[in-house]
Formats: sequence, structure tokens, C-alpha cells
Amino acid sequence: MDRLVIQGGIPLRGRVTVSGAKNAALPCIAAALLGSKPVTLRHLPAVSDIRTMIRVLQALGCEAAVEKDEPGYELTATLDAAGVGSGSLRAPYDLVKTMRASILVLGPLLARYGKASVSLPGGCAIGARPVNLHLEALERMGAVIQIDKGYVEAHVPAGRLKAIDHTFEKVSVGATENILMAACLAQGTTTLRNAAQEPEIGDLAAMLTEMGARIEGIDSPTLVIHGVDALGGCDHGVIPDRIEAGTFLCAVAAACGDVLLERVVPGQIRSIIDLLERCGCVFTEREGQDGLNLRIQRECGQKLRAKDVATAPYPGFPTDLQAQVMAVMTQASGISVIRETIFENRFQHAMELERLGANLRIDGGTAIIAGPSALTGCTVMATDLRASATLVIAGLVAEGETTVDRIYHLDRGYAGLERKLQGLGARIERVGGGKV
Ligand SMILES: CC(=O)N[C@H]1[C@@H](OP(=O)(O)OP(=O)(O)OC[C@H]2O[C@@H](n3ccc(=O)[nH]c3=O)[C@H](O)[C@@H]2O)O[C@H](CO)[C@@H](O)[C@@H]1O
Ligand SMILES: C=C(OP(=O)(O)O)C(=O)O
Repeated sequence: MDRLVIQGGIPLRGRVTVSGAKNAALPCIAAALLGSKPVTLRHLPAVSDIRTMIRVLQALGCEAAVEKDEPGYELTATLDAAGVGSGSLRAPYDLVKTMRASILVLGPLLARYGKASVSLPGGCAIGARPVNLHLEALERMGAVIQIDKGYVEAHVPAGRLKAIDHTFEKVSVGATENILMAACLAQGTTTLRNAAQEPEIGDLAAMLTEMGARIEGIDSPTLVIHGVDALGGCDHGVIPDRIEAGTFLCAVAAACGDVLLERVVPGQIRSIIDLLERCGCVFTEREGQDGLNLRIQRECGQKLRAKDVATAPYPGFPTDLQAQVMAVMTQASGISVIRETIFENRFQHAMELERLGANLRIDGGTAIIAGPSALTGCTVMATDLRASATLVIAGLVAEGETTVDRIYHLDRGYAGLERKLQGLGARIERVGGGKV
């Protein structure tokens, strides 16, 4: 099993390009099932979740041609769903178990083929993560759904889903995406209220629009979708990964240095920029060749101030950056309180940070961190994707050698993280020889 070995204490300096967003790419791949023509997706990050999602589509009968770019961080995939209807319409457990986003094929399959069998993804390290909001909305649209032997078995007796006026009882990124996709081919006009507003949903809506969907209210909490009879193909580039960008910002804030992030959308990472700015980091935005560039500076020896933060749906502070910020706060002077409000079990990195020397306490959904702490390298174990990134950041700070084990979690969502960090001067090596 691969692990990362890090020699800490070296500031990060240089420039790094942000890859396409995993969490935008996953629903875009699922949306290819809706197209009556091939769909080309660019800037897919070369991570294992993307390969798994493409395999899920192939298992459903989709043709996929995938190419990797030269540095090996991104993929371009052409997906042709022409053969899907003749197959089993079954997303099997052995693929789905590694990745929760595979539930996103349910809405498109029901909308286009009136039938689907999708394995329930199962419990996950960060919380229970039910899919009731997805299923309730699809039932209201006319689907008949049963859970049988761990599979969501669903069909649409009327042949076509019908439009609904629906208020999500809770803000859910995945449920908004699933029902948005389903509504594109439903009969009539669907209104989705209390919809999630994450930029990844805006990107999915942009792709669906390119395919011929009629969507109003993009980037707002109320989406209005006028169902159409068919969608075509498209050539779509997914947005840059705001969580990868935020992870690099946290790495520089914690380990100090001066880094230019290329291909970022600062407006989509405002909450992390604001937080790190209040901690004492300095930011400069400027035009780059491929969108905006963002420079972050924290000179070595410059003190960080401890700040409090609570996670919230977008435009609030993302839960997917909560763990990385905890590593930053171990280096800040004073007490910081981090509240996790989205997932009930997303503090597993805290124990491993303590093993590196962090001074913190967990109380339910709250973490209290007293800093700054001198971290010392040791072997730590990654428990989930963002927890892994945190341990890498802590390893960059810690004196001596840190080994991060179980990095298959990291490989789900970061394209070449260790190579990108090496480019910034970090001493970090992958040991074990596995390939993503
Ligand atoms: C692939 C992807 O994009 N993953 C992101 C997506 O996950 P995901 O789409 O799974 O997260 P949701 O927004 O759905 O989850 C938000 C909250 O709603 C709850 N819930 C969700 C669905 C449901 O049917 N019932 C229910 O109770 C969840 O348990 C959680 O407490 O958004 C999360 C919240 O920003 C991010 O952390 C994940 O990185
Ligand atoms: C939790 C995450 O992903 P997923 O929803 O795929 O588990 C994440 O990207 O941080």
C-alpha cells in the first residue's frame, strides 16, 4: 500500500496549477447518460474517483474514450451513452462501494430509461450520509422505489418522470444535482427550492444547458427546469477545483512561503481567503493566462492569528476544507474553535494531529485548538480524503520525518498532490510504487 514520506520544515515557494474539480466532474460524468449524442469532458482531474465513475458508466453500457494530459494531472473523456438502454441499467456494488457520488446515476437513468438499479453506497468515514432526499424527490416525480438487497431498485410506471414543485428539507449538494438532472427530461416545469448553491452545481447546470436543457435560477437556491424531450451532446470543461486550491492555501499558511496558484476562481474560495487573511496571510489576485491567478504569502517567522470558523453550505465555509484549516490553526497563536455542522463524524484527523503534537480537544461537533504547537514527525494514518490532505500539511510543518499511511483516500481526490508539492520545494515522496 502506498504511503507518503515527508521531511518537514521547508517553506513552499513557486507556482502551481489547480486541476479540474472532482466534485464538478463527477455529476458531469453522470449527466453524460442524458445525452443522445457523445459528450466530451475536459479538465477532469486524474484521480481514482473519476476513473471509478467512468467505470460505473461503462458498466451501464456507455462507451468511454479517455486521454491523459502531459503532466498527468487531467483527463479528457468522451462518453457516448448510445448503448446504455440495451444493458442491465445496474450500477454494481463493487464499483459503487468506493465512491458515494455513484448515486448520481440514479436521476439520469430514471429520466432517460425509466428504470435503474443502483447499489446503495454504504456508510462512510465522515458520517451516515443517507440518500433519502434523493429518493423522496424522485418518488414525487413518479418513480417507484424499493430497497432490495442493498440496491435502490427503481422504475417509472408512467414511462416518463413528471415535474414537481419541491422544497428540499435540507440543503444537499448530491440531491440537488440528481434531481436537477432528472428534471431536465421530465414532463413539465420543475421548481427546486432550498437547492444547494455550490459552484459545482452551477457547472453541472452549465453543461446541461450546453446539451439543450432549459434551466433558470442557476447559482441561486431556486432552480426552475423546463423539461425537454431530449438532450444532445456537448464539449465542456469543468471548473477548477476550489477544494484543491484551498488545500494549497492552507499548506502555505501552515508551512509558510510564497505561492502563485494558477487557474483559480477567487470568487468561489472567498470564505477560505477571508479566513486566512484574518489569520495574517497576504493575498494578491491578478489576471493569468488561463483565468485568474492568486498569490498567497506568509513569510517564515510571521505569526498567524487563531480564528474561529464554522462549516456551512456554500457560500459558507466548506466542510471539505475544515480538516485542512485545523492543521493551519495548530500553527496559529491563541485558541481557535472549529465547528463542523454538515457531517457528524468529520474530526478523525484530530487524533492523528494530536499524535504529531497538536494541542486540541474535540467536544461533539466542535474542535478547540490551542496554538502554536511545535509538531514532530511520526507515522500517521489517513482516514478519509480531506483528513489525508491535513496530515500532509501537518507533515510539511513538522520537524523531522512524517509518514502518511493509507493514502488511497488521498488518491480519490487529489491529482498528483505530492508532485505538485515537490514543484513548490517540498521534500515529499510516494513510497510503495502504486499508480492512481
Ligand atoms: C461528490 C461530492 O460533490 N461530494 C460533496 C457533496 O457530498 P454530498 O452530496 O454527499 O453531501 P450533501 O450536501 O448531500 O450532504 C449534506 C448533509 O445532508 C445530509 N443528507 C444528504 C442527502 C440526503 O439524502 N439526506 C441527508 O440527510 C448528509 O448526511 C449531510 O449531513 O457535498 C458535501 C457537502 O458540501 C461535500 O462534503 C462533498 O465533498
Ligand atoms: C467528502 C468528499 O467526497 P465524497 O462526497 O465523494 O465522499 C470530499 O470531496 O471531500
